[in-house]
Amino acid sequence: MRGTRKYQHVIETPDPGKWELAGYEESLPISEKSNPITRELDKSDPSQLVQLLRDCDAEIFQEEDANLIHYHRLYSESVLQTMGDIAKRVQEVLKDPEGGLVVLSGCGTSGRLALLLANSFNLLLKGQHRAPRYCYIMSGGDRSIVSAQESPEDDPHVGAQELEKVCEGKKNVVFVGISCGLSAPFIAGQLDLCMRHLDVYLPVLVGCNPVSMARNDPIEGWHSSFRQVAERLQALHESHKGFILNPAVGPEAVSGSSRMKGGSATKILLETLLLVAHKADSNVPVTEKCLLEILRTYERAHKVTYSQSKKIAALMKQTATSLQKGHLYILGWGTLGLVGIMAAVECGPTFQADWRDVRGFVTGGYDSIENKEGDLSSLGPEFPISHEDFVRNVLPSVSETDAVLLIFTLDDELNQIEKLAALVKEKTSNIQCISHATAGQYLPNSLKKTIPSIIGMTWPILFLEYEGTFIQKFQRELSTKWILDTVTSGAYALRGKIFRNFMVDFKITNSKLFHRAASVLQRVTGQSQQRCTEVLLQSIYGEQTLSEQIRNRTIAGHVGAAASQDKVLPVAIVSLLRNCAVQEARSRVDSSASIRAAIESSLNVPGRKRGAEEGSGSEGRSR
Ligand SMILES: C[C@](O)(c1cnc(-c2ccc(S(=O)(=O)c3ccc(N)nc3)s2)c(Cl)c1)C(F)(F)F
Ligand SMILES: O=P(O)(O)OC[C@@H](O)[C@@H](O)[C@H](O)[C@@H](O)CO
Repeated sequence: MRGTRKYQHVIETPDPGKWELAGYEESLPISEKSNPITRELDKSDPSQLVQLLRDCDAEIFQEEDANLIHYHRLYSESVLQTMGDIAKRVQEVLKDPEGGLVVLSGCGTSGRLALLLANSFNLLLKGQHRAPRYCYIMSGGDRSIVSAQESPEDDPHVGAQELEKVCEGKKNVVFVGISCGLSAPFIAGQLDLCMRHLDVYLPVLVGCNPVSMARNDPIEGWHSSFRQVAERLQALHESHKGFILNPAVGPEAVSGSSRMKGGSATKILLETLLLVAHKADSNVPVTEKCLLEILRTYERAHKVTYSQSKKIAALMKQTATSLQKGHLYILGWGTLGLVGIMAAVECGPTFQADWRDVRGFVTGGYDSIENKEGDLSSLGPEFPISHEDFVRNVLPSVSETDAVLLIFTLDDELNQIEKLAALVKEKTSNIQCISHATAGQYLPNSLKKTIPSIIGMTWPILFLEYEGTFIQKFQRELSTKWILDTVTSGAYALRGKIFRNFMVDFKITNSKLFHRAASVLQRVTGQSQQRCTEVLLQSIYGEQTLSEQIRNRTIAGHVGAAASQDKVLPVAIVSLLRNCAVQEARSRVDSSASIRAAIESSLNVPGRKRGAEEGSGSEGRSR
């Protein structure tokens, strides 16, 4: 197809049976690879799903394996060294009487984590009676906290403008751009700005791919690819004028879903180095031992969290049932409420969930998340996020088909929790909770009676002075994130939204998702990249014959057309597998029990060319 050159983002489709041999997977960015552990994610039952997701999360802490293709990992010497170097520069900003600034920026999940981290460390400073020194930027603005805005990530100009706005008049800024895939144009624009003003900015890139796998397709309307920006930054590393903190953590359990391991690794990396910067601030030198001590507490958190695997599987099963006809409401106390909101919001772009399907609420609403733009409740029906909003607007219509999950610690107002639990129980018996206790704290019997199923985590007391309380807070947040990522991803897998370990039903709302859709098509159908792109466009435009005008549109143009369509990828998969028109494919998808069922039934169509990648399909359980 003419003009397909612009789609040359990844290699051609290997010949049948050659996917593994051709090194196809090796050439893919780690953040986009399919994880062998979850190859049969879509055939797993709840307890198997928890084990698979647990093992994928454990890869975050895996040491560098010298005799394999090795990329540096979380505990690698080079990563620890870079964390220490950045911590020292943050410490200088904290000491700067002129008022230095640490800016954390990201898109999607990475932006929400920027907000969470900025709040955490401003709170730490407040506890020391010091002025706030952290601020965050998220693509799409604060509305992205509650309503996923995936397209703003494609604009490098807006990224740079937002950074200039936040840093007006500042002379000493550590800028931390978070892009797990080393791929967001919004972040590339910000890093480029920093590198043009190194007298003011220290640019730091945080992600989970080696620079050699940074995204390299052209950023439309801009002068560089993300990889070119990353390579310029890499050149500054030696002179400590810029840093790249990018340990490999292994592919995501659900291919490309960087909210999961990418988000968890981001939180671990930045909380560890910023905590050490603050300790150094009180004259404790930055040492590798200090970094390791804190990193090990996150590894322990993985153990404590997944010791509850049986109950996590039960919560996943209940969630999948509730999502058939009802909703899941997540009510969290303190920052665990923000973690709940993040998990709820991410179901939209990941599984094309409706905003009503999974919703998060937090005690105190916008006051407690201290976002820049204040109370957003008036922006739309999905924006009210306080417990009062839940009781007033949602609870009256809660029924037995809905599930409610409370998330709190034993330092929260237990009588308030009990009261809310009692109100919920009048509407549905499907109420569960995740509770976090410190060794020696116990749930009151009255609460245990009110809430039958409790996932109770008990955390060892940490004797790390002041920041010890922050490590407790960080562990509980990460533990809650792991459980929610596992429960939501598992529930949607059980509902047939995942095929093998690929998301197969996401809205194509930015250029990365366009490339992901094209890649999933290649992988599932074994057809050529050219053929896959052709059918993807037919599905986006709903036409079998594509005009020259359509063919020559930019990817941004195709994304614009796709944003208003649903099921574009499933329809393209069925059309390719059955070699039928997209209209016929759409009616088949619409009449199937699930997306996965529509794909499975198309795999066995007689006389079709098969790639080695495709299972015979017969062993698959139909869902
Ligand atoms: C794993 C898989 O092969 C696959 C999925 N997604 C992709 C991609 C998704 C998004 C891209 S991309 O936006 O071009 C990109 C994104 C990040 C990055 N570092 N480099 C490139 S490639 C690829 Cl290359 C393979 C499969 F099977 F899903 F198709
Ligand atoms: O951090 P990255 O790789 O730049 O990705 C930024 C966003 O695309 C990403 O967070 C997306 O919103 C999530 O749905 C991924 O699971």
